[in-house]
Amino acid sequence: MPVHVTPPFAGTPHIAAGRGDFAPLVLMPGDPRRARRIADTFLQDARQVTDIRGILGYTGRHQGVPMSVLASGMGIPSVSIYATELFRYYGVRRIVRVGTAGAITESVAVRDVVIASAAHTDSSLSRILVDGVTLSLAPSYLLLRAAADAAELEKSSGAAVHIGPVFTSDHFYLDRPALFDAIQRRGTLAVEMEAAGLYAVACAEGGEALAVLTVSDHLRTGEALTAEERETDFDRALRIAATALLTDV
Ligand SMILES: O=P(O)(O)O[C@H]1O[C@H](CO)[C@@H](O)[C@H]1O
Ligand SMILES: O=c1cc[nH]c(=O)[nH]1
Repeated sequence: MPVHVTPPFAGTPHIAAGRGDFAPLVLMPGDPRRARRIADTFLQDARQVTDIRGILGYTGRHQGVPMSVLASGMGIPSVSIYATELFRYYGVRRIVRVGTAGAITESVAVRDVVIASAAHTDSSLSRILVDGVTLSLAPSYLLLRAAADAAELEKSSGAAVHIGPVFTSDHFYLDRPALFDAIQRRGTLAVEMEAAGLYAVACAEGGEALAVLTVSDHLRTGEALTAEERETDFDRALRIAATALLTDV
């Protein structure tokens, strides 16, 4: 009689980690160097768990609770792969994106934090998942509420924290001023490239997700953080994101 042997889990095509290498709570910046910096400065006892394609992932602890960080790369296709594999194969329960964004309205300044309560998108993603329906891509209410509470505690630290819709664009160099005017008039605060993909995957996989963004560029004033500041100036967003991840655990 043939003996059926289940091969040991050898990771996914994109993540080299074994089962149990990721904590259920994951911080997700776009940039792998920011992932390494979060592991070095924000997590305790962090160890690297994956590096395929230079997409770095680490697991350690924050406030005594196991927590991981994994870069998403840039854009919806990339974040969709990593978020799907974390939720589906690694038992991940919550992912909070800690990314950068460009402000599209004067009321939001560079270095402010934007918590994405919804993600409009020019990607076909919101239309292709359920036939005949344009999905509303939104975060976990529990994580959003926890982040909003955490944002209150950050008020004394200077730059403002805003909560509102963002625009997840498929094209970083999108040259359509009328489009940005129209979405600004409809209350959209900032543009970035992953939140809608993360929210769509979380909803499909039964996970919880949120995006907490640091404003790195201003599309109206032209002000911008340097490349180094983009890697380092996100402490408030990180504290808000981690507090949200830890809620009710
Ligand atoms: O800083 P991250 O998290 O990568 O986010 C923003 O920066 C990249 C573009 O420069 C896009 O990924 C965009 O969403
Ligand atoms: O302008 C910006 C800044 C960060 N991320 C974006 O997608 N756009």
